[in-house]
Amino acid sequence: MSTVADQANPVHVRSLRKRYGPVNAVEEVDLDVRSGEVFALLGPNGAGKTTTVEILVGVRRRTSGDVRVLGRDPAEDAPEWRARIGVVPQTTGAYTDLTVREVVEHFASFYPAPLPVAEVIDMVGLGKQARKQAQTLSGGQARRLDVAVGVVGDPDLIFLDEPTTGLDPVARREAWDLVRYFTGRGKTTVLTTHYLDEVEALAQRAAVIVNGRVVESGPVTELGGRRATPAAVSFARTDGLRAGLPALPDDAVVEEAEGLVVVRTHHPTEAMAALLPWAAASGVRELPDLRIHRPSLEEIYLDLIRSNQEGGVV
Ligand SMILES: Nc1ncnc2c1ncn2[C@@H]1O[C@H](COP(=O)(O)OP(=O)(O)OP(=O)(O)O)[C@@H](O)[C@H]1O
Repeated sequence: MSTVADQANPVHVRSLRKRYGPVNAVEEVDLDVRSGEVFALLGPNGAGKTTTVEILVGVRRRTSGDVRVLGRDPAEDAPEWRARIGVVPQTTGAYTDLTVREVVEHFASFYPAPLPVAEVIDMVGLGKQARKQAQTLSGGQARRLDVAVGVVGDPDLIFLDEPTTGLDPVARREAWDLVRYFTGRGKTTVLTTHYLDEVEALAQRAAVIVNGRVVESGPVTELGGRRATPAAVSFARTDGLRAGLPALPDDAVVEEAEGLVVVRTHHPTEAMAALLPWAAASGVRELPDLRIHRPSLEEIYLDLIRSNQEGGVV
């Protein structure tokens, strides 16, 4: 059920479906992207992310469902609505013999209040290439130009479809800074990506799409029951350690196999506070292979995909 507050969100989607002939690319997608956040769309190849984004930005028609983007139905494609939306599509633009500066100036001219062209070119790290013909840029540089073109209109809502694919690590960080720059100006970002470090660095909330359906959505810190998953404190048994274990937190579950002790608990600090004096009292100054492990977003994500995709390829 959607509330009035949900409908006021920059992106509001209910029961979205898209068929390409016999292919159900999008089966059932509900989304709410809140104002000012970075919202990540995750999912394996072919899950339906790009199709969803294309419908949200008005370049593809949906089969059915309720879609509101900045309060309008994207299918109307109203010019004043389009001017408030920035898009960096998945595929790099085919640029002609114009220079980088000319390309960005050209796109800036479509918008009522664009950002200063030179600033945008600098922000995406193409300052040195501003006079270069766009078609001679490297793949990563062309991707930066895509980002410049997508943001030069100073949009309220930005859709970035795999914006950092093909970028070197430095350029990726620069792209992240650009997203943060827009977030700092109160703008909203929808980010499609396969990089989970990018999600952790930038996004507040995310949805995971598998086979055209949202299988999980919510705060990035809570995806897949992440917050509810216990930490694992582990170490290798070594000579000298007293038999048994000290008193551990009430919720602790202990597994011991092949000399490795694993204590699963929501209170790893308490567990450590018990284990360290116990080891010291045994005369063991270093517990071998001592680790505290919390599941990473990547582990959570892979579990989610596996449990929702029988026999599929991640
Ligand atoms: N124009 C089209 N005609 C027919 N089928 C299509 C078309 N575009 C996409 N599809 C199919 O729809 C499904 C969803 O594709 P989509 O590109 O939306 O996935 P995606 O999640 O963006 O994947 P990726 O992560 O690889 O970009 C796939 O099965 C794809 O083959």
